[in-house]
Amino acid sequence: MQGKQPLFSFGVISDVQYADIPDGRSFLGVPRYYRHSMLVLQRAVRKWNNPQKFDFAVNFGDIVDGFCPKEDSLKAVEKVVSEFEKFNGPVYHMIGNHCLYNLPRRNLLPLLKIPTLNGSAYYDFSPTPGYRFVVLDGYDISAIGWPRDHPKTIEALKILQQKNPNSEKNSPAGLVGLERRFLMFNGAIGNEQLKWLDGILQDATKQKEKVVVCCHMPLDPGASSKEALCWNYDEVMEVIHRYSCVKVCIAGHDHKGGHSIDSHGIHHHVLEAALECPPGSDAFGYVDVYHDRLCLLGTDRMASAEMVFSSEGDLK
Ligand SMILES: Nc1ccn([C@@H]2O[C@H](COP(=O)(O)O)[C@@H](O)[C@H]2O)c(=O)n1
Ligand SMILES: O=P(O)(O)OC[C@H](O)CO
Repeated sequence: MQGKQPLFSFGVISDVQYADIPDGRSFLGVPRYYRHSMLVLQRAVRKWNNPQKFDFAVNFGDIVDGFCPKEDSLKAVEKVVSEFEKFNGPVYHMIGNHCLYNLPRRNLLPLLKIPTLNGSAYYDFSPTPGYRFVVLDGYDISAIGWPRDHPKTIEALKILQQKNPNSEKNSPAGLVGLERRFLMFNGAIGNEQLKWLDGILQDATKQKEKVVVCCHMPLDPGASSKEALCWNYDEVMEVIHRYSCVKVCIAGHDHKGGHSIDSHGIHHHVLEAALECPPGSDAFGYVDVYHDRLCLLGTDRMASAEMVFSSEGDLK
């Protein structure tokens, strides 16, 4: 799109998972650089501040790692938030599983300035006429983050009990195909949020807006490992597919990144994790938005992608 000005541009980063602890590895042995991820975030903010004008930034969740000692969680979350606040514009956050390992929702949401009703963390915003962003709360039904006796914890534990026979509910051992997503580090979007999403998409369709859906967990098996998918990605996509206003879904969580185009022509893009950048390397980017495409320009380990779509937004 050389020579053509984008309508607007925004910064993206995911899975910073900062902690002031030595480097480690994921369960499957992938190196994780808990301290260096802060430097990745700092370089991201520096880039977003200079020289091009970025209208806002989106953090796709998991700001502090679950291995952060609990007595340091608040300080670590505040440290990461204060780095984001060095960006000269609004930052839209969403919650990930690691955020919830560190702080309960009631403490986390105000720190991240996430609008909330009864502890929920879904919201929408329109950065410019003609475009709407929907931020989903993928841990709405989850065994992490709500009080132990909360109906949503109980509902999540019931799902895990039915779907995952392992005593370690984060283990996919023995689960086949897409059933491998029923792990404790994932969650689902509850009925109330699904109704809200339907209402937002109905309204966006009336307003002829194009919609970008953001969620910590991926929503399409083509873009993600089965183990990283939202439990009820299929129900969420059934709502989204009632309309033609959603053009792109962006996620984090599956640290290696991914991309797909689903049966309705919607792009699904998964961002590579800042946490897994060896010292000196980076994973952040920015998106230039046009009337018919989103162009993601990734730095270093973050892949770039051009997501072209039809530009009508009528009800199907
Ligand atoms: N194949 C796997 C993957 C993970 N687990 C459990 O999940 C926890 C988190 O995994 P990370 O990828 O974030 O390290 C891990 O500590 C294991 O308990 C598993 O059991 N099997
Ligand atoms: O959120 P984490 O760090 O436990 O990682 C989740 C995995 O990437 C999902 O496959």
